[in-house]
Amino acid sequence: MRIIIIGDGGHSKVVQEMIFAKENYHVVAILDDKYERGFQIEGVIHAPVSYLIKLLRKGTKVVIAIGDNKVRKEIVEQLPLLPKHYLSIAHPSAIVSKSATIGFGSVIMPHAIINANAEVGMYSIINTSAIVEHDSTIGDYSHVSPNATLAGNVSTGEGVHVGSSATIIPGKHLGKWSIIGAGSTVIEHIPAYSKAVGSPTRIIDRFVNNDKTKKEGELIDRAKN
Ligand SMILES: CC(=O)SCCNC(=O)CCNC(=O)[C@H](O)C(C)(C)COP(=O)(O)OP(=O)(O)OC[C@H]1O[C@@H](n2cnc3c(N)ncnc32)[C@H](O)[C@@H]1OP(=O)(O)O
Repeated sequence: MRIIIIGDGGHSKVVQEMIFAKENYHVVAILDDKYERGFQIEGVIHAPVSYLIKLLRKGTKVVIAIGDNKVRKEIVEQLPLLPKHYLSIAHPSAIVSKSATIGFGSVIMPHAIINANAEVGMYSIINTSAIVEHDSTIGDYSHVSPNATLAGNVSTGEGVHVGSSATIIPGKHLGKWSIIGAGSTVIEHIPAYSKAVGSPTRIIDRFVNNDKTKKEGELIDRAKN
């Protein structure tokens, strides 16, 4: 299968190793706007993202290997592709239950566990050794960082970032675009567009689409799920 990887930073290095290790996957290009022009390294084209259109062929799959949820979403919205054109991939060491579902464009990194009946949306990252327990639902464009644990029946809105080694107790909801600090313990629902840290968590910031503002009252209204 022809694969085009978008993004050539830290997260992409891990995704690239996953894809290069697959026998039937052939990486034709790694696109990133840090490249001003196209060139080849060992037969793989490195070029700006604008090269995508001319490199697409029938059956080519695209993976956006960028850790930042907002940037991933911006790129998906700019590209003229359907969800089915995006690759979903799980590292061979990951455990994905047969009853779990993984959306188009999502990557499941080494040693992650997606347990029974869990649902991972589209364009999300379940990072190294993260655990998404049974019946949990992960929204599109989310990122569950290394070693984080979502216990059973946890749900997240779109664009949620769960920091490394954070723990979410069963049944809690993380509102869209919320950010959970590394090592935090979530024992209550987290409002949308908020940043929560600590064990148990406290809210330290609220924002709209990552744009900080001091109008707290207005934000709290808008932040309702
Ligand atoms: C493979 C990979 O690398 S995947 C990437 C994984 N990335 C992560 O896990 C990063 C998660 N990010 C964090 O934990 C960050 O600290 C954030 C996003 C929660 C907060 O970042 P910032 O907004 O810059 O907060 P800032 O550093 O200014 O701290 C604000 C307050 O929160 C506290 N705080 C920040 N992070 C945490 C945390 N994880 N746990 C507890 N308290 C925290 C600070 O001590 C500070 O407290 P104070 O106001 O009482 O002094």
